[in-house]
Amino acid sequence: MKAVEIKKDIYWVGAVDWAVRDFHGYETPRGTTYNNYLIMDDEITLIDTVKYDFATYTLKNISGVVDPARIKNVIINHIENDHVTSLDCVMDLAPNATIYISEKGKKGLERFFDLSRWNVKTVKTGDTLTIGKRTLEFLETPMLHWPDSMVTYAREDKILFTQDAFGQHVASANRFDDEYEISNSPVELEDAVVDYYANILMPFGQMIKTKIAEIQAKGFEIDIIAPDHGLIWRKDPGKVLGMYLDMANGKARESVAIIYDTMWQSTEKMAGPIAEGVRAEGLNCQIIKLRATPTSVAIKEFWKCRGALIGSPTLNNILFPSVAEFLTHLRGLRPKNRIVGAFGSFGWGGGAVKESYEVFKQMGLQTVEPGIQLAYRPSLADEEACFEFGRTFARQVSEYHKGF
Ligand SMILES: Cc1cc2nc3c(=O)[nH]c(=O)nc-3n(C[C@H](O)[C@H](O)[C@H](O)COP(=O)(O)O)c2cc1C
Repeated sequence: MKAVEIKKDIYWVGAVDWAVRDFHGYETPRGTTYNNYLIMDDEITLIDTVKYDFATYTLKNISGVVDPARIKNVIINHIENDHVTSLDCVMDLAPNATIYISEKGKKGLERFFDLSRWNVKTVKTGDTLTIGKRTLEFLETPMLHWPDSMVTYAREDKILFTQDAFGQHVASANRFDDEYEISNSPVELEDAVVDYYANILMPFGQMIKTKIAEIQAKGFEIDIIAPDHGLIWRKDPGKVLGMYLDMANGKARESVAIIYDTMWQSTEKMAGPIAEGVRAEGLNCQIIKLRATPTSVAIKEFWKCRGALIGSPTLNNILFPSVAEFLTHLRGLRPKNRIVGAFGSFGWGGGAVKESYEVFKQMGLQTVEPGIQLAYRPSLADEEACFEFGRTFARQVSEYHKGF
């Protein structure tokens, strides 16, 4: 794609990665983009770079606007590999440019490149950089989602460059939210936001609230939110801010995700009547088999629902590996405001359901105990017990949901 002007003299110069499906272990069925931005002012300024194997794309896009040698400033909002690893290619062409980066960002950048050959200036919250007609202001956003992260505000243009925050993994010929909503759908875009939040930003809800409040307190007027992945928000940037605040405040559907795996289908045979019990209480639910579903999709569905039931057979006294992997992933994401329970089939001593509750406790989640487990195949009576378990769980979900 060619450079795209997002506001007068400000260009998207990034790359579209149509083919990526595994993004550091996270499934990206829609692909992604690496967005970076070029501001044409007295001092030509580049905000972020792209993943190393897309360096030629961004250099070509920049060259379509201006000779890269004329770049005076390079702002690095976030040092993750997909945004910084073509910095050396940019600096080869603009060796006298000055890099602006947070203190923590500089420390991290030293692990990627020999910085002694470049001009590097560290910036902190409230620092500004005047590049001609424009003044850029920096705001550190540590742990959103890396310690080095910061955002850059272009006051005159009312654009907030937010690195990974408010991004989505979507490859598209469209650059803007409104275009995508017409060519695809608003629902698809919202799903991509939830997917990204659930898998990347879930642990940082409190920080998100603090930083959005800080942005509001600073009185930043925002016409455009320009993230480093996916669509640029220009139709209604308030929408994605609102979605983030809602999720950080614990918004979820009053529904249940049943997430399980199975060796010989006994645990699977429990999931059906449990789901019927949930439905009997009027709650929606969906059943997700882990080895048939990418982990990131299972995480997203978990996050959308107020309640989740985790099903696992016992294998060698412990959780089935795919369930253990899912729970490990989930534990790292530090979910809050969700209620959970466990079920599963075993042969002799069991262990999987007990271990599920141990992990739930580590996560500090609200639980419905003791769950339900049974030996080998569920009998008709067991199926009835599963149905009742689903009903009881759904009632507890509804009760818990009232608190939000
Ligand atoms: C290799 C293997 C190891 C197992 N280890 C245990 C075990 O340690 N404790 C236990 O109670 N059951 C054990 N089981 C029995 C299963 O938990 C039991 O067959 C259960 O019904 C499987 O549920 P599923 O059909 O949902 O896979 C084991 C089964 C297999 C195949």
